[in-house]
Amino acid sequence: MNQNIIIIDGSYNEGGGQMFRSALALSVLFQKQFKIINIRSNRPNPGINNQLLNQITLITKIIKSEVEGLKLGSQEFSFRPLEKFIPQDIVCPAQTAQSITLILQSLLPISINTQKQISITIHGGTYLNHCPTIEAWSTIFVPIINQMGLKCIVNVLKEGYYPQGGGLIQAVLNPIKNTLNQLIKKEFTKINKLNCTYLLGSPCDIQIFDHQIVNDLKQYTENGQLIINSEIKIVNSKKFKKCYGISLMSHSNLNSYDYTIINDSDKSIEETLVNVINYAKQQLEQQTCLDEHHQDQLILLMSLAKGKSEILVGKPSSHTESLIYVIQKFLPECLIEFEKTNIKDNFIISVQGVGYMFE
Ligand SMILES: Nc1ncnc2c1ncn2[C@@H]1O[C@H](COP(=O)(O)OP(=O)(O)OP(=O)(O)O)[C@@H](O)[C@H]1O
Repeated sequence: MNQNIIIIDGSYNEGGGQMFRSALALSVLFQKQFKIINIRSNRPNPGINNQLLNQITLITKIIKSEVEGLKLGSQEFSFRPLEKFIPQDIVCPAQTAQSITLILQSLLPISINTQKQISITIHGGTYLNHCPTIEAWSTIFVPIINQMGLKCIVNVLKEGYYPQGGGLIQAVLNPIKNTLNQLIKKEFTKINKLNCTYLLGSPCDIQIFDHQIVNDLKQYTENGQLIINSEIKIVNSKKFKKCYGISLMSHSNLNSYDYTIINDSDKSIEETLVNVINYAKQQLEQQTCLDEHHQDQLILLMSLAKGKSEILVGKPSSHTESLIYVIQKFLPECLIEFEKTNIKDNFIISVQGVGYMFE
């Protein structure tokens, strides 16, 4: 390992696995060696956990590299890439309820290429706590990255829930034209449509719950008109007999937001619904263009894009803050600024991308 190694303090701010995934992606793209210390030291089970181990192992299988510290519980890890991504189809094998979207989060930046369409097949969980659901990924994140020139299609072949997993998806990533486009998302418009998925232990009449959601959220529309499309997915889990969670998303003519709540333990639909509606209200009050979890997920791609991206968000999240720390370690020339707007606690985050030329 040489002296130009980039050192990342994994305990910075949020201190979660996302810092690790992002550092790994930037390391592969820019062929820069890095070492991360204090890995997940803010979490109750510090060090590399099973989920992170699977994500990193997958990348070390695809990218020829020199690696130190890749084991369960390890609090230090060093990585030296020896090559860039060679466009190829990727299959990520079954590991109970590993998060499919967090695997996509680690694979996506490195697998963008200009040469050929690739397919990414992943087994695991599609609706899990503390990470994006595959529904939010497909209907919110993917349309946004499409605007950045990254055409991606996600097919959910089978849903997977905690703790068994068993889900299966296939993502198809089309080649891009050299660079990603900048992203501008600064215009707030009121919502007019909702999509709701009730994740339940058994079927029930959901009409009354749909009415409650519409009644509580129609104050955030322009004219009181709010269409709801809802469905039930039956979750076969010994742990969740009543309600596993509720995935609620809202859409305006320009923007989409995710308010999903996946329960930690079995709860009634009524209790889960109150939590989801309160969460939605809190976010809708904010009048932003992105919900709190989509701000951090886009920043890495914005830092690679050509030109200045700007997004209207609420208070920058700790995930965002720690991600910016990682990006600036690899790309000190990438200027990232926060400008307070005169609405509530909103900010415009602007990112002067480095115009990374994909191969
Ligand atoms: N409830 C949620 N809904 C949607 N996205 C979420 C939610 N919670 C977290 N995320 C997103 O999922 C990612 C999780 O990153 P995080 O650093 O917390 O990593 P992790 O790999 O799950 O590890 P850890 O076990 O360290 O928390 C982030 O992009 C974050 O914005």
